[in-house]
Amino acid sequence: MLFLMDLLVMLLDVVYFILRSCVRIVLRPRTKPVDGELVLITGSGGGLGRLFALEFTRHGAEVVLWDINTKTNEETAKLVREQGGKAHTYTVDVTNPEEVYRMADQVRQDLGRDVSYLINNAGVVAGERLLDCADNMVERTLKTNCHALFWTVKAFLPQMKANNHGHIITIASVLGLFSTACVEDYCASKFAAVGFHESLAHELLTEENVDGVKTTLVCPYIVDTGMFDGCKIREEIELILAPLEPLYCVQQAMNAILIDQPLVCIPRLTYLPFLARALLPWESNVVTYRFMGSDKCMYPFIETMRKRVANGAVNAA
Ligand SMILES: NC(=O)C1=CN([C@@H]2O[C@H](COP(=O)(O)OP(=O)(O)OC[C@H]3O[C@@H](n4cnc5c(N)ncnc54)[C@H](OP(=O)(O)O)[C@@H]3O)[C@@H](O)[C@H]2O)C=CC1
Ligand SMILES: CC1=C(/C=C/C(C)=C/C=C/C(C)=C/C=O)C(C)(C)CCC1
Repeated sequence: MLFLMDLLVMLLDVVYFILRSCVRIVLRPRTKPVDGELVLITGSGGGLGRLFALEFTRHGAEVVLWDINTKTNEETAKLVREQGGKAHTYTVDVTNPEEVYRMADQVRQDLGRDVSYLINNAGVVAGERLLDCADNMVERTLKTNCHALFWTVKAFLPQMKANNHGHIITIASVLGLFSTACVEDYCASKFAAVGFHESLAHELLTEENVDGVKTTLVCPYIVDTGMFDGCKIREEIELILAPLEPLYCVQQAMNAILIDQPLVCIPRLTYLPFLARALLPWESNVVTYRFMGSDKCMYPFIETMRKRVANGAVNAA
């Protein structure tokens, strides 16, 4: 009897949450304030990380900027300060656990308070086909996009739990939900990031007295930051699925964060290939990939990366 009651309650809950999600697409819930919060962003020296810093500043938060590149990180801090915000920069390689723990202690010591928002944004891609890719480049992708999440969360979650207040945001990718050819290192690392994030979210939901610690998984499609320059699908399909403007992407992610949304795919259309991967036979997905030009979409990207390496614009190893 108890089982049947539980089953009924669960089914009603399932229907309630489906309806609530549909209603929320039209009627956006009220956003939570972040003024005065301490927001730590990894990979803040450029691209989305820099824009997150500026958006959180616009909402009144104080930002802690972690990047491996001191110069570009200082430039982000300058932009934040020009907006009237408070920024604190640290040069950190997030792939090194000792460095992450040491710098987390340093932040606490310097600022005298706890980080309440952690944006795990730092990310890299090898940009080479598997058989041409140096082992250390594969390792770099996995360490940056996946292992680093363990180190930063271990460094900041204990205080969030103790305060029953915090928010952990993982910038993953649609390539953590479905894959394509020639980005094995990246897809493996982003699928792992999604797995890590979801397991953490479940863990927090099973624990007592930590309902104030929220999680948001952000999965964007191609964003025009330069990271995936050259990546291209069939032109006709690109008309409805163009690469995202970085600011649009960050604003959509911010909306999700500020309403405590657990997952956001940007744009919404990319929920479809995610569903197709789960529901359709493998071969059906293969033929849609071919039709949409998404089977070879990374070929021109890899060419672009090769040219950059040849010009000395990026390091091959
Ligand atoms: N651009 C895209 O199409 C998409 C990107 N994403 C994800 O969004 C996130 C941001 O990407 P995007 O802004 O485009 O990338 P960028 O390359 O523009 O920015 C990434 C930043 O992270 C820094 N970084 C790299 N390695 C480390 C490290 N070990 N420790 C600390 N900082 C590091 C980089 O420094 P440096 O420049 O010196 O290497 C850079 O400043 C990434 O996780 C990416 O995977 C998701 C979907 C699509
Ligand atoms: C595979 C695939 C597609 C193309 C996806 C691409 C090109 C994603 C690129 C994502 C990037 C660069 C993410 C970075 O983190 C479509 C056309 C959506 C639909 C069919 C399946």
